Amino acid sequence: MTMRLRFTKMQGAGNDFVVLDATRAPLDLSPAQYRFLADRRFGVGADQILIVGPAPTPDVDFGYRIVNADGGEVEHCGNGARCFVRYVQDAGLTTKNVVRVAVAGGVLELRALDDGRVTVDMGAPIIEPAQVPFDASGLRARELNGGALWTIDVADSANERPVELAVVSMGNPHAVMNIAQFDTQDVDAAPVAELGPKVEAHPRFPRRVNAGFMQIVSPAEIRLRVYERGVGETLACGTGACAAVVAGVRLGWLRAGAQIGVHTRGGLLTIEWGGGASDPVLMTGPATRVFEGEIELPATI
Ligand SMILES: N[C@@H](CCC[C@H](N)C(=O)O)C(=O)O
Repeated sequence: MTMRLRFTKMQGAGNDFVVLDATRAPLDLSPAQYRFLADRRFGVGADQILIVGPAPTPDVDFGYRIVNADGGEVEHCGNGARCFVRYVQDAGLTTKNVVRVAVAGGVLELRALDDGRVTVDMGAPIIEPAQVPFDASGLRARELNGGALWTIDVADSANERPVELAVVSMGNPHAVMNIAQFDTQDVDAAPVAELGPKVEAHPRFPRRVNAGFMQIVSPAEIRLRVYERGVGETLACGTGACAAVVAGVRLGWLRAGAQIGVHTRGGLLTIEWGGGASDPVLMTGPATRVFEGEIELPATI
């Protein structure tokens, strides 16, 4: 037995999404059905599935849920947030240019710009390790310009190797590594495939983690690759870009208040953070509809 499902395929800086409309009728698919949709051979193909729904409370315009390609529901998605606002505009679900939306990780305010890009107010970052969550018990941080770097042991083929990282939550958990520690100045040469899955599943991160590899180019420019929790390496990660800028500013590598250019393999994101504990992180980037379609989805998997 199959069910027919309409969808819209979107991408933001190459991070791609299947967007589903649940504003008129509830849609509750199983993790296996989400995995099927995300599958690049048997389904549509996507890093995440976005499920757009009605406003859960009067102070927002919509709610939307985010499911990773592995079928697990998560709190936040920066590139997805930008695609969400383009989707509700293109589908005629709103005429507003500033939209408030509830996600599992909080409330976001999104502004659609005239040039086609979208700015998202991602709210203030969380840097308290236990709230990321990161288990820092028995570890001592290396303090740098007021920021903290933690060293964890990551299992290599035969040995354990120390990896130094900053921990940040943008509503979802991130570990940010400066690639200079891997004896390279080029993010293309960073050990993302080898270390990404090990950091993602490291026992010190009880909810697993998105693992970011950052190359500092200048105080206002970085290059970034992210091995995403529940997906693998993606062409861009919006919350990962925000977390990298927060970590870079706190550690004195990047300039507070500047428009930081974050070059990902899928395009450019611009991130701004004032550096204060309650300052919101602002992210600006592209959001594009790729195509619309209908898929026969197995009804019971
Ligand atoms: N691609 C996203 C992040 C999606 C969720 C992430 N994989 C997680 O598990 O937290 C982004 O653009 O932020």
